[in-house]
Amino acid sequence: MTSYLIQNVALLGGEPTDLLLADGVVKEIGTIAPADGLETIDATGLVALPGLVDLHTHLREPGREDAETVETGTRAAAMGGFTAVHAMANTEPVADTAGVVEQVWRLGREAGHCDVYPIGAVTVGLKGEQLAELGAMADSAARVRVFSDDGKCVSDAVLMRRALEYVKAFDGVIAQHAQEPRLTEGAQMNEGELSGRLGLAGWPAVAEEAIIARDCLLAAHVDSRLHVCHVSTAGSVEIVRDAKRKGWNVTAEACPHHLLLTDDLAATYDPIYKVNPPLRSQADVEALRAGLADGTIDIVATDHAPHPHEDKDCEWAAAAFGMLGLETALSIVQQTMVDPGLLDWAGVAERMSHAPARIGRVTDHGRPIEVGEPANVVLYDPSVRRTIEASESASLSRNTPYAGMELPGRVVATFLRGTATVLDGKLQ
Ligand SMILES: NC(=O)N[C@@H](CC(=O)O)C(=O)O
Ligand SMILES: [Zn+2]
Ligand SMILES: [Zn+2]
Repeated sequence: MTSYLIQNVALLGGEPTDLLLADGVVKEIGTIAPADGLETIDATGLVALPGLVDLHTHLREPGREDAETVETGTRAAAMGGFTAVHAMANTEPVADTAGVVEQVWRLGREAGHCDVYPIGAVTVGLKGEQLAELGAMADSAARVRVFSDDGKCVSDAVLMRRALEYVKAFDGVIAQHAQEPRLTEGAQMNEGELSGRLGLAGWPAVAEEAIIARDCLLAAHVDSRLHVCHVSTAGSVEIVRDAKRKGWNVTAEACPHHLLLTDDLAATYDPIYKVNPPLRSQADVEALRAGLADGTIDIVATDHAPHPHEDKDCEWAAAAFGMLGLETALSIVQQTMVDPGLLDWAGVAERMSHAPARIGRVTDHGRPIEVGEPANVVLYDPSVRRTIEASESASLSRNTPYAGMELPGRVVATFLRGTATVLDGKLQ
């Protein structure tokens, strides 16, 4: 196993120092002399962060291997600086049994680009009718702690209550896709003046906020853990802020695209901008950024949602919801949060590594870069700018809304337990 001497790196953006990664762990931090047998990396100008952890990735395997596989999705993750991803349950078959979650977990181990933590479905077949085998998934080799019907909302209040009660037994969490189904029938984009003008059915903020408010109350009532997926509105941020103020066990995520893009892009009628929940207004974007800065929103999660071109290259109403996110997440967080001074690099490490690992109850990722800790590290160059090319993605799909855009920063290297999964910006 190669040992790496990383010289002159800004640990969490601090003063330059050297890092020695050997035997899978951080061996030494400080001024370290080069030695035989050490692979030396000049990291002048680079920032070292703990390997990123995504709490919300769609890997599409099993069932939609034409969109993504565990192999290709974890390649994209490594390229984005991630050392662990949580794989959403809306596969075919749905990850609602110990058998399916163990299969995904095993595929992740075989791929080896980053660790894969399967998310279990809350209800059988994501149908919202009957609880899935949550306990069996928790006890399986995959040790599932996060449960979600993502793509669908657990809209039945009684089922949601039971799920919240059930996961307490193994310290699990319910990650809710907050979308009141009756209020969003046929919904295509953010409800507002523009949706009326474009003739696209509106997805109102209240459909998200009503479910989040209900679920916060339910989580408090049964004293369980709720995580809110892809918060997209200013009102949702307010509700989560209020729940936290009351001391309730509620965490929330924001996605890079909701931190950067707004609903006026729908005027292009290009379904590359079609996503669930939809892109919202500039005021919502500002509220999400403020919420992420003050800790109301705990984490950034990508909601990486690959789709093959036939599901995206069609008219808006017929197109699938979702966009790629793994390879561009850190750049967008730099652009929207770090460069404007809303977050420093330690804040980014908290929201993209430490906190997502804590929420997912993952113990060997999201740890501080300290001597003796697993060498899960990303080296990032915030000083370069790059133009995004869809064709260069490691994902099997091409549905990035950032194609042609210039974004700051580049992942130079990713280390998973001391092994480089990315080096010089290239997959290993
Ligand atoms: N976000 C999306 O627009 N799509 C996701 C489902 C989801 O996250 O709700 C997908 O699975 O494609
Ligand atoms: Zn969702
Ligand atoms: Zn999702």
